Amino acid sequence: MRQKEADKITGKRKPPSLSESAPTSSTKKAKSAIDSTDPICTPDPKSQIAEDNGIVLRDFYGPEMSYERVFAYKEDKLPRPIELLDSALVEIRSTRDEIKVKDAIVHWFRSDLRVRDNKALRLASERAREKGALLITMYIVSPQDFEAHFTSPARVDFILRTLQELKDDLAKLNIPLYVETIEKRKRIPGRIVDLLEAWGANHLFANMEFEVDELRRDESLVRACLEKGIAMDVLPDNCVVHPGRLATGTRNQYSVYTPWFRSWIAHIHENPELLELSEEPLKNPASMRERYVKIFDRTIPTAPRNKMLKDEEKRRFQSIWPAGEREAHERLKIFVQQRIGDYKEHRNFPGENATSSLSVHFATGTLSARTAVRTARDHNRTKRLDGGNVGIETWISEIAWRDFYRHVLAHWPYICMNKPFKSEYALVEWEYDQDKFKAWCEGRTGYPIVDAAMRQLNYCGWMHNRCRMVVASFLAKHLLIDWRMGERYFMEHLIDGDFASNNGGWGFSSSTGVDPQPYFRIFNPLLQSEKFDSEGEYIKRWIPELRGIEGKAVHDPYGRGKGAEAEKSGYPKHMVDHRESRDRCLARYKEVLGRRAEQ
Ligand SMILES: Cc1cc2nc3c(=O)[nH]c(=O)nc-3n(C[C@H](O)[C@H](O)[C@H](O)COP(=O)(O)OP(=O)(O)OC[C@H]3O[C@@H](n4cnc5c(N)ncnc54)[C@H](O)[C@@H]3O)c2cc1C
Repeated sequence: MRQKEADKITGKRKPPSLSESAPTSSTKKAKSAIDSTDPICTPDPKSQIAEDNGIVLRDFYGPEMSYERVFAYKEDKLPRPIELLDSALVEIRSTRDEIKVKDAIVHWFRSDLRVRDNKALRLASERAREKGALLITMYIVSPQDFEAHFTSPARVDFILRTLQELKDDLAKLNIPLYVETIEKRKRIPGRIVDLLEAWGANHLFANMEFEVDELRRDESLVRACLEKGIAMDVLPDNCVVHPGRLATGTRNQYSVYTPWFRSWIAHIHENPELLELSEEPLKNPASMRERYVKIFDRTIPTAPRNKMLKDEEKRRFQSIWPAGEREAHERLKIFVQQRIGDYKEHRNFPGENATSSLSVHFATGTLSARTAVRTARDHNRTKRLDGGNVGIETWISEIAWRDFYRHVLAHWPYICMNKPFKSEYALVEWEYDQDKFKAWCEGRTGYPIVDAAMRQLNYCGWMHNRCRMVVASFLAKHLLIDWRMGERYFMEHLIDGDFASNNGGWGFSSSTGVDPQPYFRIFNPLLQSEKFDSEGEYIKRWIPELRGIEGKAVHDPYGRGKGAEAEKSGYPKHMVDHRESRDRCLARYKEVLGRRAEQ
């Protein structure tokens, strides 16, 4: 059953009936994916102008972080949010350690919604056992944070479903999970302190998150807690290798993946304890249930109004993406047993079910990256991460990308504030054409591979990695639309939306981020389509209008003699010509980047 659901997303192995997997209505009937009055389509009126080495930078986005700060971070003149949190934790350590444990210890779940291999949860539980205290856990639903991070309704729904599973699993260990919605996010720190006081707790544990808002929140909370006599500890758990641990020979942060990856592997080999998994939390005494009955009895709240799904969508996402950590482990097990060996060979073909579909679990924390790497490695014949079965080796290197983008985010925090990694890209004259953007969002560009991918995203909340690169390149290069509009649209629709990986992927595909290809590359959608979906299976699964088109014409019906059929079924012509767009893009990027924009 589970495998069948996974297959619905990409599945060649067990192709679902097409009516089951994709919307059958034509795009003409398709509901508008975006509201044309949505502010996303218009640049922020508070545009910024700044000067870098005599170059004037103009940026429509991001009044939140000035270029002065961007340059200061680049030049190491300003402490980064992660450094400020680390310093706060060091500063308070001695005072914190003197605080005597009272009745309870609290673990605050954020993007680590699991019982297994959760460092802060386990430590909180050990401390509670050692001091004869009880373990309480909590999760705060913050509609304003969801809004600020453009969290998709599908992702919010997944989180809430996961919380229900988590609550049930914890209850078996007599550990209560308290979940509360707090409308105004600035009230969160105060409310947490109040809750701890009400529960007779003065120790709080959490795992670290790397987005700027989250690091700042934790830094101020660590200090605010101490003033109230509460000891807060924030642990490194989210990555296999914590950001800041790897540096180039000149003690700088790597901005290129390949040498970073070599260093990541070497660091893990030198520190094998990084792959040791934490045990589950210890059971609370049964008396806990009477004492904290109100917490045990609390229900999981419904989604905030701004993030609610319609009933049909709810059913659909539930069936495609069952929630919870057991599901994550089940998927991991099946993937490692059945598909990981062929991963390298098949991972780029969107019509096949060759990847793990585990990203939603990494993003929600129902599975730790450590557990995934450890499980894959244990399945290999070597105990090294860079050898043995090539499928396993390649999959581990993909999980490493997740770590890499977190390291980048922690070191260059301005990418969290709508600033391109490379400032000169703020100079590109981006376009903000609402009709073109809408056509891209709705899968009506006339390029079948692009349209199939966007419709997969709109229907499933997920898109194959190869297609993410193709559609991102198409938006930023063929249409020259500001890549941040695409980045945001992805976050608003992905069930696995994860700031660091999404920003990294958009930066990579639009060449505005770290580690671009050695040459400037504009994906040719037709070649990508023919190479990675040669029989057009993926295209036909997502574009009902093209199901009747035979042979290679499916990649370009109007250019290959099937225009009449495509037109009859309502499939549009190319919205832009590939060669013209390519030349236009090269010229536009070259204006600001000089020779480097030549292919
Ligand atoms: C424009 C763009 C946007 C993206 N947005 C996101 C996002 O919001 N959330 C997200 O989790 N991934 C994102 N990715 C990365 C990648 O597309 C997905 O992680 C992957 O498709 C998820 O499918 P899977 O779990 O089957 O991956 P698998 O191929 O099975 O890989 C295993 C895991 O490795 C990690 N991984 C794989 N590829 C990448 C990558 N390129 N970058 C970072 N991590 C990677 C993911 O955690 C993934 O689950 C984006 C990529 C691009 C090009």
